[in-house]
Amino acid sequence: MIIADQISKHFDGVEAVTDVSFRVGEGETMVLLGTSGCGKTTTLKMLNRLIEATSGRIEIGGKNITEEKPEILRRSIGYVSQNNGLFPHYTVAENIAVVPRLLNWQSGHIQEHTARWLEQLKLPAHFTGKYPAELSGGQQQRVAIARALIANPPVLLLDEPFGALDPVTRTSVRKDFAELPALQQTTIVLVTHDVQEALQMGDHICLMDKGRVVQQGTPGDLLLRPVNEFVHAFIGQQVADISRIYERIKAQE
Ligand SMILES: Nc1ncnc2c1ncn2[C@@H]1O[C@H](COP(=O)(O)OP(=O)(O)OP(=O)(O)O)[C@@H](O)[C@H]1O
Repeated sequence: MIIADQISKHFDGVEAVTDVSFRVGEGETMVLLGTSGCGKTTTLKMLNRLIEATSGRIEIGGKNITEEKPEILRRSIGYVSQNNGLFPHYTVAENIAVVPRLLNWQSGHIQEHTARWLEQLKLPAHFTGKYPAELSGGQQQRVAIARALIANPPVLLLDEPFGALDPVTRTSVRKDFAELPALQQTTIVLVTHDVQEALQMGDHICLMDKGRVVQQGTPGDLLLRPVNEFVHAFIGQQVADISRIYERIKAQE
């Protein structure tokens, strides 16, 4: 369980995040949704203390996160950053082994788990010796997901993990990700600006604007019971655009 209680972050006078509160239950996926610059990444990074909150309280697994050293906290929180965050001078195997090494796993154990994760994420076994630059964007993203999940963290933070991919690759990486058996017990916070992704993947969605949560609830709440015109427009726009295009093409055929 993750509890964020009135968390705020101010950068030299810029109010990036103001009084954001939410709860993510065990095994649930919570989506932080909103336009560019609304404070999603800042909110996410406060959860693993890559950014320290200016005020408010965050609990993960019943513990106040400020009571733990950031580097220890991060061992139990998988994280996939916006640009995948792979180390360019590490091979795929070395990238995936970062957290297992910190946890002092034996090398045979690391190799066994790496092979299993490559298979689950549909990557060829011989990729272990390749460097990130030798992989496509979609393959790099799969490696970043394997790296975040190999030590079986109870919590996973994902910052636009599929954002840089073309629509076809995005759909396939997202589908393979969603079907991973290990995710059933993982508590996930996912950042996206894509309404369809939020509606598909979120048990719970926080729609943000200018650093604040405008509405939070289930996909059905936001889609069918928007609290104001902003929510209605943000959620409804993409759905309406697709319907309009569909109707136009149908009329032309
Ligand atoms: N280190 C920083 N110093 C100053 N301002 C910052 C810093 N990091 C973020 N901000 C500001 O805080 C606000 C929120 O940024 P944030 O990256 O959280 O938004 P976002 O919703 O994740 O956007 P995107 O989808 O473009 O990544 C922005 O106005 C941004 O310019």
